[in-house]
Amino acid sequence: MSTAALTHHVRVLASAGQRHDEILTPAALDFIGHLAAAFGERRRELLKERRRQALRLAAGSALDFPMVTSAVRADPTWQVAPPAPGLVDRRVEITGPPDRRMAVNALNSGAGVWMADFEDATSPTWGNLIDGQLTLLDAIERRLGDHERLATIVVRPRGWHLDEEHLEFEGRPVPAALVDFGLYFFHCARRQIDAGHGPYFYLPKLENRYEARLWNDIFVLAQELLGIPRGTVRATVLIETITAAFEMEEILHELREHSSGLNAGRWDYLFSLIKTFGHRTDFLLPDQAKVTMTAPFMRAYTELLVRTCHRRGAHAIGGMAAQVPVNDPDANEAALAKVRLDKEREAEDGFDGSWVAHPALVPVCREVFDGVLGDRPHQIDRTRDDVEVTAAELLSVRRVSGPPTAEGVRTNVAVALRYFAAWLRGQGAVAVNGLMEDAATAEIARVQIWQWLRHRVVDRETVERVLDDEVVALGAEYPWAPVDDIRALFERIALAGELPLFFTPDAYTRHLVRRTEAQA
Ligand SMILES: CC(=O)SCCNC(=O)CCNC(=O)[C@H](O)C(C)(C)COP(=O)(O)OP(=O)(O)OC[C@H]1O[C@@H](n2cnc3c(N)ncnc32)[C@H](O)[C@@H]1OP(=O)(O)O
Ligand SMILES: O=CC(=O)O
Ligand SMILES: [Mg+2]
Repeated sequence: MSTAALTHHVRVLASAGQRHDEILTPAALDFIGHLAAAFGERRRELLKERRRQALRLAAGSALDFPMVTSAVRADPTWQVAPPAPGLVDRRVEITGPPDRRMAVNALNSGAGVWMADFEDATSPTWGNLIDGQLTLLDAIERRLGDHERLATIVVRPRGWHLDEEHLEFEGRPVPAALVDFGLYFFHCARRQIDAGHGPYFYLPKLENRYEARLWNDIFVLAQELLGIPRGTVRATVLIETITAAFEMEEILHELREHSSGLNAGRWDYLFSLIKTFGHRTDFLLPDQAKVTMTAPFMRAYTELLVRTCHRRGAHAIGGMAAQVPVNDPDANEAALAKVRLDKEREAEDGFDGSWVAHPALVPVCREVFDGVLGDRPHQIDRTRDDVEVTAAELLSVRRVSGPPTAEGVRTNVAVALRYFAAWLRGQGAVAVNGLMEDAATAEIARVQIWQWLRHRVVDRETVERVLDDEVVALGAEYPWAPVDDIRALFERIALAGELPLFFTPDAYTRHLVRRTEAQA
């Protein structure tokens, strides 16, 4: 795109940081403007549809595999695009924010893929976002220093629910997903192709096939605008909402010329399930620690995911075990054993690879998948025809339901507060008591409190008392933390009568946005 053709003016409402001009070029901003002009209205409509669907389900509407797309599911002939270069063998994928130091560590970790995350693991301060784009550019240009760039880079933009308040197009904030996708695509798509890979993405928090169609149309236009052959993009969709679990085939079908499979985003999935059905007593869940991947409804979800992917020639990628390394040798061994068990179950179920949250977990994941895959790059040929999953099985929460313990209440409050403290400070993933916490796990913590209060299995006085204690503990542990803001945030998103859909838009707008006058 030549500068002479710039027609879509995007205003930058943030102070210029070091090297930001390399990312926020007039042509890159015009590209984002193009995407916002073409897709902004559709995205707004889809967000309204999310709300309508939430209301329908809250009013008792049944959730089932859609009738209107039964022909897509029944048609055995269609397949997704073949695996792209760098995405054939995905047995170990490491995830993390696109922070420079972590990028170097991830790229050198021995994992085949690095998922550079602008979603669950990133606190979306303006600095983090643009520095993250610079990190990606420098990684591809081999300017990060000490790294050999062994892992394939796959970028996860933010979800559809978020706006980017520092960029404005036609008087509105630009959808955050278009910013993260668009800047990376503009600067790095061609470079990635020249380096033998391509512009690859993970797509978070989709709720239905229409959102997948929107992404596919974005890819088509983006490729066209930059003269990149159609079908070069690859996208792996996270199945991490309960409604998307009923449209796995349709999501693959919509994206089929750009699809690189599905991932079982277990943490957001659990969050979505509670959020969607939190008002129903038969969906009352016990302490989060008791809801494991072997719960029947979670197994139904992962089994269906593997079957769906393999039937369509797509990779099925496993999710994140919560444990990260700790200093105590015995506890560390126990944590590694839990991660191993989790990966063994996934590999045996047919997953083609899985996620790890820390470089020290790469060897265990590799060893487990090596044991099942051997020299084969994946096991897509294991079609899992033995699997049949019904709507009732996906929703069979009742079989693990039960009230929380006092410890469960305290843990959720403590985790949420600690995570919010980190997030408000610009860190989107933290280890708390040896477990990885990010936006998805923090969402679980706060919706559980909301659900337990709603069903009166915990009373408000108890939660308030725990909150008092934990706020004091937080202040003692992190003297820098704005404890009043953190408490107020917790109260708004966990104790309100009506459950806010996500905590991030609220916290972002109140605490992370630093708008300035538009730059010339
Ligand atoms: C639900 C989901 O969406 S899961 C996916 C999203 N979540 C994530 O991606 C979380 C990724 N993991 C992380 O961010 C981190 O591992 C944390 C925050 C949980 C723990 O990080 P730390 O407290 O720094 O761990 P620790 O001190 O053990 O780190 C040791 C080294 O490994 C590096 N490291 C840790 N995790 C990662 C990672 N995921 N990628 C790259 N490097 C990493 C650290 O940067 C540090 O490097 P250094 O010695 O060069 O400074
Ligand atoms: O993004 C992954 C998840 O588990 O949530
Ligand atoms: Mg997630």
